[in-house]
Amino acid sequence: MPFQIQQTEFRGQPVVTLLSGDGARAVVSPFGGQVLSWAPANGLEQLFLSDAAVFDGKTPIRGGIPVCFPQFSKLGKLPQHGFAQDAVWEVADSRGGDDFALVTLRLTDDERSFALWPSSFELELTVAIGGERLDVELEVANTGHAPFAFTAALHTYVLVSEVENVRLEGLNGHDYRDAADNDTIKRDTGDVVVVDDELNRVYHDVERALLLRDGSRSLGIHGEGFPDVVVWNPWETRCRDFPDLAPDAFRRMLCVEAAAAHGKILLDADDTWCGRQTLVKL
Ligand SMILES: O=P(O)(O)OC[C@H]1O[C@H](O)[C@H](O)[C@@H](O)[C@@H]1O
Repeated sequence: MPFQIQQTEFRGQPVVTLLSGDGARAVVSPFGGQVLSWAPANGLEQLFLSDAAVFDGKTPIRGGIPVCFPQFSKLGKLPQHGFAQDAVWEVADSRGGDDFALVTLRLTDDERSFALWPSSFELELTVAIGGERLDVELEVANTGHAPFAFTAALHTYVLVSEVENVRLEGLNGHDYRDAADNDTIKRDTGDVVVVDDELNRVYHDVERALLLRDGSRSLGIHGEGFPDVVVWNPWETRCRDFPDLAPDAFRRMLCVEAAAAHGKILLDADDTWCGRQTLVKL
């Protein structure tokens, strides 16, 4: 089967669809620079996208892999998660072959970003699929004359069959900031992370690959460049606060995010930083 890359529409908005020669599929939205869908070769959808997500080209899209930049969450004065998730990125490159397909999106500073954050930058987000694997890489270039600092995340919404049955392995022994408990710093001492309440944790300095088990399905999740991992589920209690999530949507999602959130990344003029998250269907 030849690879296919098409610019088309999804829920009325422009998207790029990727199909690799070996049958992996993804949908990527220039609005937000956001992966909306990914299915490995011969496999099922792996990302949660809310049925109630708003596709108006203005509102951040609930689900897939939003990009948080230059601020993660409320860690600063910018709007929550910064301005990349509701900016329109340009399609800079796309390529494919027998066993891969990729697209690179680009976002540069403009009047709107400058008003919020007076720095010159260029972001490149490369989404590559093939076989059982998805790689999402965020490159940040400082194109200005002064250093800048940022926090960031690839805010991945993993689709799960029932969140209470999910087991997330690999975080044992790590410290985390518990944003669901007054930002208290705690140490994870359990063998696995289980979701049976609101969870909002920033795990510090995670080098290991994680394993998400959901019944017979397993997903490997690995970050490079991003030092931290955020695990988020709003549970029933907070799910009601989100107009773009159905009341029971928390059962079908678990965010496992590659993040730089514990400390800021400092980037000198003319320097480049790169972070990546890889998902592998096992
Ligand atoms: O509603 P959003 O702005 O997309 O944020 C959704 C969530 O993102 C992160 O995971 C944060 O840790 C949470 O505190 C936040 O609620």
